Amino acid sequence: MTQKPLLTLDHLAVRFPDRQVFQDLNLTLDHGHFLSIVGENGAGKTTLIRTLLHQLKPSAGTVRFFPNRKAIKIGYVPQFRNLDKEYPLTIRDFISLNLSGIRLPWLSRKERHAINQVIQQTNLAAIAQRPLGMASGGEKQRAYLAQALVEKPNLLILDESTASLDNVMKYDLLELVKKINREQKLTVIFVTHDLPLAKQYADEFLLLQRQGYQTGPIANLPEDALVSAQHGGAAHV
Ligand SMILES: Nc1ncnc2c1ncn2[C@@H]1O[C@H](COP(=O)(O)OP(=O)(O)OP(=O)(O)O)[C@@H](O)[C@H]1O
Repeated sequence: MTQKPLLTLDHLAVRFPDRQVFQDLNLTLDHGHFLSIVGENGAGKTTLIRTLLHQLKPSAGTVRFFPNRKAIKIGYVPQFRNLDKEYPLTIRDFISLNLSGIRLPWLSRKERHAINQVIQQTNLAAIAQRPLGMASGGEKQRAYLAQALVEKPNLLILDESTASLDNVMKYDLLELVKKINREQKLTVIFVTHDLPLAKQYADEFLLLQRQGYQTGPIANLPEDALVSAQHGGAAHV
């Protein structure tokens, strides 16, 4: 028996009063795959992610998770959060925010274990007691990643999470994500403008364009994806 995919988009469309962002978007994302969503500014990447997170209602078509949306836990890592240097929570406490108070006002032994595990996994053990506000950009991104991972998601969404990082830090972060993707078969969606990064780490791509989209194995992502002439309709390359 073949396994169902993690999610499918079927003839998906989102429109705002003054703009059709995308339409007739079809995509299948299998468990354990690493999908990169690329596209120029305004192409609709954030809109698509917000639709997956059920923050936006499609104007047509469907987003289907299997077996159902409730069964799929999504971990979300944003590009940045407005944290100033005075932000008082330690990295460890920040990671635990996603767990504390869910069942009890204090952390259970199992939850503490999950936090310790994720701190190790994201190489934050040495600085876990440091205030998050004092952490470097790369450390902050690892803390956001750890916070997203601590609930053991089935799907991890990285929304331009490398955009504010220098070259070394962004490859470090993606190495870590790829390792987790491989070892735990965690499905990943990585939204980025960085084509070399997408090419190095993703299995497949979705290129959103002003009119239409392209999708396929990452090796087929056009080199000039973000500067190419806009095509109409869907193309599977
Ligand atoms: N809530 C909204 N109401 C009206 N228009 C919106 C809304 N959100 C986004 N848009 C418009 O939809 C289009 C797609 O925006 P979106 O933010 O999804 O693009 P993006 O690919 O994520 O861009 P970027 O790379 O700049 O982040 C843009 O023209 C944007 O102005």
